[in-house]
Amino acid sequence: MSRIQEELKITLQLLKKEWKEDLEQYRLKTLSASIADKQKDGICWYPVQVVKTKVGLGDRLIVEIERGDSRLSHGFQSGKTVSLFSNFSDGAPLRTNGVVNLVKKNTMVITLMGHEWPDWLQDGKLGVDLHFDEASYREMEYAMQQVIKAGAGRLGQLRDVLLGQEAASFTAGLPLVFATSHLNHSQVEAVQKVLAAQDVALVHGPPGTGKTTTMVQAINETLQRHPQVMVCAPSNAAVDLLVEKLLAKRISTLRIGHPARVDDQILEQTLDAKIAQHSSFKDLKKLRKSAEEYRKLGRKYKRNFGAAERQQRKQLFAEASKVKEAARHLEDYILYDVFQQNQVIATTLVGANHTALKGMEFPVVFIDEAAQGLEPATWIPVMKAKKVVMAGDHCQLPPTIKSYEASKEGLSETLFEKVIDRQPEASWMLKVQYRMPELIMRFSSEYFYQGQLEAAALTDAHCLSRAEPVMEFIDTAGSGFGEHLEKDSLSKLNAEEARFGLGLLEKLVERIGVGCFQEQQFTIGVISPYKAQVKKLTELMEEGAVFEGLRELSDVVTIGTIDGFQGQERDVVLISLVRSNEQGEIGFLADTRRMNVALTRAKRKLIVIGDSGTLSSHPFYQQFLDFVAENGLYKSIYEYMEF
Ligand SMILES: Nc1ncnc2c1ncn2[C@@H]1O[C@H](COP(=O)(O)OP(=O)(O)OP(=O)(O)O)[C@@H](O)[C@H]1O
Repeated sequence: MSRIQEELKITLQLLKKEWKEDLEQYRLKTLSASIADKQKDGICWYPVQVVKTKVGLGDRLIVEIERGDSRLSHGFQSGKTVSLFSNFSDGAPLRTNGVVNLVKKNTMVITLMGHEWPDWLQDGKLGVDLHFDEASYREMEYAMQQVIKAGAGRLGQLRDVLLGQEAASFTAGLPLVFATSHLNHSQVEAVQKVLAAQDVALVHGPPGTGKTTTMVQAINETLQRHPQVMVCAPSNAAVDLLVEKLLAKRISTLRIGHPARVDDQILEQTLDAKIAQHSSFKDLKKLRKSAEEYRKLGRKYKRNFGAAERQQRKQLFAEASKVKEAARHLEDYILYDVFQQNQVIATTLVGANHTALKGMEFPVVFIDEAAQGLEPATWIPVMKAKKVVMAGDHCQLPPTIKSYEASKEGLSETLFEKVIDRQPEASWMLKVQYRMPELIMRFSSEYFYQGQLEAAALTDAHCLSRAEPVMEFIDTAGSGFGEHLEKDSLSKLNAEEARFGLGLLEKLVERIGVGCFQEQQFTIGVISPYKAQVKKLTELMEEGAVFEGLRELSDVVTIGTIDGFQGQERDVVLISLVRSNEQGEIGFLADTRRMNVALTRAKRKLIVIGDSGTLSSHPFYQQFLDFVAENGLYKSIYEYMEF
């Protein structure tokens, strides 16, 4: 076994450690816990009532439930796997699994996994549990095993190149690129690098340098040479963002993934939607219905019946099987046709092994935000690739790892980082950023990129109005705004800071004018490291009688975690840092890469709210505070006390 195979075996062991830890944490919360305990832990809603049921895209069954007590906080989020259960009958609860589409304060919309409504749905005593999702771990484990044992085939060759055992090869001479007038010179060179690579190319793009823009162009160019490619990213949000950009370029894209995990804007691109829109779908539905009718007729015969009835029943069942078989063939044809009609197949890393993709190979697999993907997850799409192109930035958010040990022993190192280190000639760094004015960029550039980032000239004009400062830090020290621990989720929140932040935005909207925001299509992002704070901000926006101006703009206001904002940008960004305590504890704010993401999302105005007394205990934040003071960006909360 080669050195790199040994290395991969260690990575597989670390993955198993992470799996175990994740499962253990889940078990700790659920094992032998009563429903009341699980409710307190935020992993169960009980009792719930069915408010609405409907059949959605791809004939998926969708149920909306409502809970009575909306005071308890919880960890349900769209995209999570859940189990809907009924305690109506004696014995173990009856269960069916589903995926959460949407959660509001006391309602939740769930798409069920099965294709038949559970008979017990109307029986009452219903509840919903958060489920441990082992499928992703299984996919990662399988991929690692395949990569370890790969022989002389393409996977084995790619493994050896990606992990630095073999040299990466490139075609001689610079490939011709078309229609790149909107790219700068360095971005064009990155596209050329991608096209010239035989095995792997890597685009390292600090924030706003057009890494995604360059990837989209590289995909476009590749599609002049190949009919179809695969495009992946670690998170659903990042895949959706890419799909939006591909669609804007009129590149036909098929989004593989559960519709409940896909953004509404691109639901039309999902496999479910494309199957439903296919010209033969009506015939497929008719065939399925007729098979079901034959089966129902056959089932009507009771136990005691004679030979003639037996014969008839046999015939009905045989007919049902025949029609079902025809439906299966038609389904295969529709699937084949849908795949043929799309130039790009887009999915998350883990989704790359979706059953609909079985046996498929792609001349090029593109992976965006690759620095956020666990190594075992990144190998999943690589198994389907002849060549791999990755884009990312290891100074932004790393993959989330629950096991401290696994992380320390090496699982935190991504495949992206390994390729940057081991195949430096395959990577290309972009240095000119187009998102934000130089002032917003400066701290991130100096701290994370040795001052190498440049702001494109056009960013000088990025502001809301000439009078409006592009960056502000508002110090809440001394205000008495204190952080709280949300007991159930163990997440932190700072309600006064949330209220103050929204009030500040409300004033900003008043100053600039709702009309101006609408006319210029300015967007607003309100972000925080903590989920509990995001929930608080959302509640305040939805429920309060205040913040009218903001509510008028609610279509363009997004509230989310910093992690969920990676890769995105807004005209105005407000960061609520939450932490405010005497001990100077800053928790996971200490992962400065999260702050690098947060500080680099704004195009025209960035407002950071935090408590300097708490933050200054960490050298990174001390440097940030020095930066804001030196550049005249510091304001104390006392200047706003009329709020
Ligand atoms: N050559 C260019 N000319 C003008 N604008 C550009 C150019 N390249 C990118 N942009 C713009 O810069 C902004 C950032 O681009 P993009 O989102 O592709 O950056 P990114 O590197 O992926 O950012 P992040 O690291 O934050 O995900 C976008 O608004 C994009 O349209």
